[in-house]
Amino acid sequence: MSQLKIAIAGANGRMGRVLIEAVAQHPDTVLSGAIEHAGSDALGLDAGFALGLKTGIAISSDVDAVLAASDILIDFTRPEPTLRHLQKCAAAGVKMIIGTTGFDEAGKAAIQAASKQTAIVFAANFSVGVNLTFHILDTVARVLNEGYDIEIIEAHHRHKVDAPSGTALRMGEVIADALGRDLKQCAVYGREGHTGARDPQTIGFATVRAGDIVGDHTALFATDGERVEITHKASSRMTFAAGAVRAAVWLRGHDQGLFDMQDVLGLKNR
Ligand SMILES: NC(=O)C1=CN([C@@H]2O[C@H](COP(=O)(O)OP(=O)(O)OC[C@H]3O[C@@H](n4cnc5c(N)ncnc54)[C@H](OP(=O)(O)O)[C@@H]3O)[C@@H](O)[C@H]2O)C=CC1
Ligand SMILES: O=C(O)C1=N[C@H](C(=O)O)C[C@H](O)C1
Repeated sequence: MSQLKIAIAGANGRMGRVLIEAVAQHPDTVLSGAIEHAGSDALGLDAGFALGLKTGIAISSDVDAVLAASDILIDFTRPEPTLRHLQKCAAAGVKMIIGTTGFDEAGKAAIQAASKQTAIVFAANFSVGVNLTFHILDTVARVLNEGYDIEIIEAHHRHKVDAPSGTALRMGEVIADALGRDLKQCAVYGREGHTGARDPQTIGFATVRAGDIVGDHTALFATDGERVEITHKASSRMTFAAGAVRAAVWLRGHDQGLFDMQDVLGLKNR
């Protein structure tokens, strides 16, 4: 089988650089393009420049040309560019791995709609460990379904622009679904001042932004006399990048449809 031609959007970003390394390391994939915005200082540089790698691919803002040479686009940027790339990928039949977080409901609906034209894996977190954590949380929430206060605590580096993290929100959705609650109705995002006593039906979120923390997530279930804490800590962005490349290779078997990392790992219905 020929190598899968993968382009990276946000090629000079924290994730973009590691994704370029992950594509170079995988035996079944080859870098076919590297996209940055038209104002980026990195335009024209070799996509491997930050890694000391020579890929032979120059960073470009010509999205159409990059897509014409690619089977799949891996996009870890911001919601607005990702949604622009999504429309182009859907029109060109280029598959997509979307790792960007912070979409609003309209953005998520656009991703769902585009998946009728092309195949997409969309996940707030591509690490195997976090996806196993989602799976475990479903079981934990079903067992601790009464009398436990549920809080989700996340910590990330000082540059992160969205809060709570996509992973924290997904943890909240998994727990709310398991308990038959609607996260939109029961989420509490931070507390200040005279808050009153805790409403037992709520799921609380707390956010830390500091230093170079790659990504820590804890789901806390607390009652009188005990508490259960399920924690995942990422110490390298390669865990996300390797997962995204694994998802791209997995997507070879699909021409349309919207999938997540649970599909890729075979964790659904287990
Ligand atoms: N799903 C997952 O597993 C993970 C998801 N993420 C998510 O990935 C996203 C990116 O994170 P991170 O790499 O830390 O962020 P960065 O800010 O480091 O990277 C984003 C990159 O995208 C570039 N960019 C901005 N606009 C465009 C555009 N129009 N076209 C192409 N590139 C563009 C930025 O350029 P410039 O800096 O010049 O603006 C930057 O190089 C975030 O949403 C984050 O939450 C992160 C880690 C794991
Ligand atoms: O911005 C980040 O860095 C990360 N973002 C993702 C999220 O919002 O959940 C995943 C990971 O935690 C790192």
